[in-house]
Amino acid sequence: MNHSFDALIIGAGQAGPSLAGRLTAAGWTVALVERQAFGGTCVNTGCTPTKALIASAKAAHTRRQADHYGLPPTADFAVDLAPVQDRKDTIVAASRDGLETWLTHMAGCMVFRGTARFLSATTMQVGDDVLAAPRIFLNVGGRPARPALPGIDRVPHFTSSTILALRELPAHLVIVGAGAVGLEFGQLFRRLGAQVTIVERSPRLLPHDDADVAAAVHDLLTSEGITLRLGAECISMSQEDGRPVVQVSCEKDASPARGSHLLLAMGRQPNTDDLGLENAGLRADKHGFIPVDEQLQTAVPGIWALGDCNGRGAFTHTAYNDFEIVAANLLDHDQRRVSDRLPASAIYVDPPFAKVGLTEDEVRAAGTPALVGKRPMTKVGRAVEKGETQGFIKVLVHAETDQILGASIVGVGGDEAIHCIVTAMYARQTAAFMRRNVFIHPTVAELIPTVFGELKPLPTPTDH
Ligand SMILES: Cc1cc2nc3c(=O)[nH]c(=O)nc-3n(C[C@H](O)[C@H](O)[C@H](O)COP(=O)(O)OP(=O)(O)OC[C@H]3O[C@@H](n4cnc5c(N)ncnc54)[C@H](O)[C@@H]3O)c2cc1C
Ligand SMILES: NC(=O)c1ccc[n+]([C@@H]2O[C@H](COP(=O)([O-])OP(=O)(O)OC[C@H]3O[C@@H](n4cnc5c(N)ncnc54)[C@H](O)[C@@H]3O)[C@@H](O)[C@H]2O)c1
Repeated sequence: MNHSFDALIIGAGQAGPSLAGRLTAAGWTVALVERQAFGGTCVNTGCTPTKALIASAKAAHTRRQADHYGLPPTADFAVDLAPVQDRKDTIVAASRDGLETWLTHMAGCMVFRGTARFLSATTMQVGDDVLAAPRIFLNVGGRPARPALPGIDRVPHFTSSTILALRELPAHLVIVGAGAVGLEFGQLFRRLGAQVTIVERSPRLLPHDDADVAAAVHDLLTSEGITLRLGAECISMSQEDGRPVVQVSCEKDASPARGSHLLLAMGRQPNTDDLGLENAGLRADKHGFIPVDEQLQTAVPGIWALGDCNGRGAFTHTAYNDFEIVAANLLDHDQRRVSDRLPASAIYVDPPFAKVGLTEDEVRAAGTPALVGKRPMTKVGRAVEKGETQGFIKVLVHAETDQILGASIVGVGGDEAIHCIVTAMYARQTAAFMRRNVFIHPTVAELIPTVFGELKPLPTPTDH
């Protein structure tokens, strides 16, 4: 059947639904197409389920630490993964169902279920339906990548999506990849009671972050009994007695990582390969991303790409901001741009690692004269009181203009506390401004003005 609309939105992830809300409120007719679950990755297989599982893992960890808090020591206990997964599934379902109800009842919006594929720059096929519109918004996201590593096809493995259905705790989970997915799943499964080995090809964790951040996260994970096999330059996979074996070294005699289950966590690839981009005159780049300009328009007028599929962000907040940029330009005469956005993100190991702006290495590479302030969490009262003193707060400031360049917090509450620096950076504020803030006691954030008062010249690498 043929249908015409003012706009097509492909994908009900982190940008599409909100865009449907704004466009229909402005009187547009919209078709929204989703082939899997409403809410996309974040709600169904990403942020929401992992943070729910991480909360259960934290509870298990705290329970084991009872005696550290002056409480009677807890006898060793085994975690039954099934109710932990049930809790997570309840949280996910509430979010997904709420979104689905909103979209299916949205006046002016018609929801189609299926895979959308371009027939031309203004028409897309979804099953037996042909949808036409002068404007098309792609919010198709991505899926776990499967690099062509030797043996990968022959060894049963989980991805970040499929492991969410596991009902029994693995005895020993081997994870390949130490990015956000590998680190978050690694710590949470360890805390739930599994042995965990993480295999990573880089010689250190978090190669795009500063060495002190990587060292703090490294210590955090190894102190909980996680085995890290870094610098794995020859990763290949095989099976022995039905159990996964991951070769980490090119040396034949080197000991491989052995476990009971295998999780692959080696990045994501955009869902752009089955969109029929060529029928619309579009081309993805070599990574599969759809190139866009500052306002998220593709090379073909009338087609936009938002969220993970455009390669300009890899987070829920960046996908949502893409919606804001498109809506502002189309409906509000407000020329918001991608480059207005500061890089900011958190990895939810516990305690978390949050960052904004530039790293120390990036500041050095740019040759910017800079000052650094740093305070260990052992000198943050709130962290001491909570018994969680791993990590530090670090801020970077331009030595001449006093502008804030960036910050990293590894430590309890860091994922929230970072936002006072994020806000100050959006306001283009200075270290002098930060020093005059009076924050609430006792919080982790209250030490941030203090750190801005303890600035020293950024050491060159040879000073270390
Ligand atoms: C394990 C994990 C944990 C994460 N944790 C965090 C976190 O804590 N914080 C954070 O900011 N980010 C996190 N992320 C990243 C975050 O989930 C993504 O950046 C975000 O979901 C991207 O949103 P999106 O709208 O671009 O795409 P998606 O959420 O992936 O949505 C795309 C939608 O499009 C649909 N679709 C695709 N192709 C078609 C088609 N041809 N026709 C119809 N429908 C189609 C898909 O089914 C999907 O529903 C995590 C990711 C993972 C994997
Ligand atoms: N807290 C968060 O915001 C959060 C949490 C989870 C995931 N995510 C997002 O989800 C996406 C996927 O996360 P991820 O951890 O899978 O990806 P990633 O890109 O962060 O890390 C992938 C890891 O796999 C390794 N790797 C990649 N290709 C390889 C190969 N061919 N051989 C050997 N090793 C290889 C890399 O060295 C890297 O350490 C990221 O964009 C991430 O930002 C975000």
